[in-house]
Amino acid sequence: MRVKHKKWADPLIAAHPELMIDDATQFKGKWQSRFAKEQPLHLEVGMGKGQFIIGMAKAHPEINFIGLEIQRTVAAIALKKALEEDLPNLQLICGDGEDLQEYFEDGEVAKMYLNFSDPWPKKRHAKRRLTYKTFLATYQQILQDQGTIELKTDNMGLFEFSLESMNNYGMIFDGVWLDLHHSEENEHNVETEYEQKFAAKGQPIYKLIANFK
Ligand SMILES: C[S@@+](CC[C@H](N)C(=O)[O-])C[C@H]1O[C@@H](n2cnc3c(N)ncnc32)[C@H](O)[C@@H]1O
Repeated sequence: MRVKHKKWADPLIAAHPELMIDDATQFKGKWQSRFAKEQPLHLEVGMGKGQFIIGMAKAHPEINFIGLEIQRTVAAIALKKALEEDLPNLQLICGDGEDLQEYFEDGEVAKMYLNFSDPWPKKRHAKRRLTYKTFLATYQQILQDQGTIELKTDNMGLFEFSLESMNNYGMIFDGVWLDLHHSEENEHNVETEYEQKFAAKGQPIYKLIANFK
């Protein structure tokens, strides 16, 4: 999803440093200070327009959530939505998932979410997939011991790649679902924008939960 840059995006981000951080490196190791309460920290990489991370923050006040998005206009759309909610357990970052080690101290994050990440279907682009082994190494570093990754996608190719990549990395699977919306796992599911769109077309949603050893 590439969104055209909107003129209002930068001023909106600049006007709300209390909710959206533009230079996430300044809070490395100090993220808990950004929240009302010290509690486990969950991170979504590629939050898009923010529906999932805002929904999760509403449903789980006992967890602190951070949503990260690389495209400024998309991040600004998420910011707009989050401003309507006033959630003390939500922070947003406009930044790059490739730089997580610069944003987070080792073991600072308890859980990560990858939702409908760009599939990069061409073989020569495999290194750009967010479950490529170099990304997994970064996630392992910022996650606590036995940290968890939850992934959802409509894309069979990315799902297969992720299963293989995580398995080869030595991760342990807690669950794999080939049709999330027709499973018990769906009971507490919070949908993303992409998920809603694909599910409405009748496409199955794939999900996995995996832990680092
Ligand atoms: C296909 S969209 C899915 C958005 C949302 N997660 C959903 O399910 O509706 C993927 C999003 O990931 C973002 N993204 C891709 N690579 C990223 C990276 N390296 N760091 C942060 N965000 C990234 C894209 O800009 C895009 O908004």
